Amino acid sequence: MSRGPFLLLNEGRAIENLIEIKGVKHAYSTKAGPLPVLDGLEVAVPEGTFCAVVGPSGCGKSTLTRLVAGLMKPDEGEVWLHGERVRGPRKTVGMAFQNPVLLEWRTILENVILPLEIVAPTMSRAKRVERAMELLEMVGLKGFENKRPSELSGGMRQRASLCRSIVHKPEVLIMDEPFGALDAFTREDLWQTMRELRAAEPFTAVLITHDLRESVFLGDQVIVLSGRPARTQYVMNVDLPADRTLDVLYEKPVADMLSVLRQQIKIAQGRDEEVH
Ligand SMILES: Nc1ncnc2c1ncn2[C@@H]1O[C@H](COP(=O)(O)OP(=O)(O)OP(=O)(O)O)[C@@H](O)[C@H]1O
Repeated sequence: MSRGPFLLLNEGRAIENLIEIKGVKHAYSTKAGPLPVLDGLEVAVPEGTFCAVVGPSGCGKSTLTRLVAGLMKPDEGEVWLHGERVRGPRKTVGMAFQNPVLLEWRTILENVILPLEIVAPTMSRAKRVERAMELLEMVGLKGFENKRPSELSGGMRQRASLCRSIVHKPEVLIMDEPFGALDAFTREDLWQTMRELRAAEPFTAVLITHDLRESVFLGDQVIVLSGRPARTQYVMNVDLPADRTLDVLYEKPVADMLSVLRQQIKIAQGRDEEVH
């Protein structure tokens, strides 16, 4: 595995890892026999940082998210979250997917409140509404709280879904291609919103994506997985200002990073010799 210098933030102070995946191996049982999916996964995500994961199609990226969420156990290796071994599903993980799966029979506000009803049953109704409205305002959905999901555009639904996934202040937010179904302009708007949300209330995140620009714009580190069975092939530390805007995507440092990542994806797809 090629690995850049250890991720250092806060004026050079190393931050504790909130997520650690160590030596994880996993195979799914299929009718045709075991299908090895992960073979040597090493991931370390410092608290408060954003980790983007890219890799060839079908290499095991979604499997990684299920491991962190405690939805499955690996055959070998360890997954740690906040100093505790992950052994089952955890309430403190927020999840967002490509399809926002909002409930049509609830308003946008009631959809956003839903995790609080489960995780914080003793919280008053007024506090729940206050918290949900705070987030809806942050993502530009104030005034739409009483609409039904079908009355909103795809981008607006995904904004509401993001609010719902962080309303209960999860320890970690796991996102599997949340912007994948959106048009290019809406997607870029959402990237910006995601950075604004993080600036307003920092959280630790793991994002699975096929979009290298997205990985660099949103990530503090980008992990490239090899082809299946996946191992951690390359880790890039994204050394860009925290208050970056979309303009940064058109500047040379990002062009250089994208070129390295593209090369790594080719290697992962077996279309190139490994270079260091
Ligand atoms: N429950 C399961 N049982 C058997 N095989 C599975 C199961 N879940 C996933 N797989 C297989 O494991 C491999 C990795 O799946 P996974 O969804 O983790 O990959 P991915 O990198 O997220 O894929 P994509 O990039 O296409 O979204 C795939 O070949 C998939 O078909």
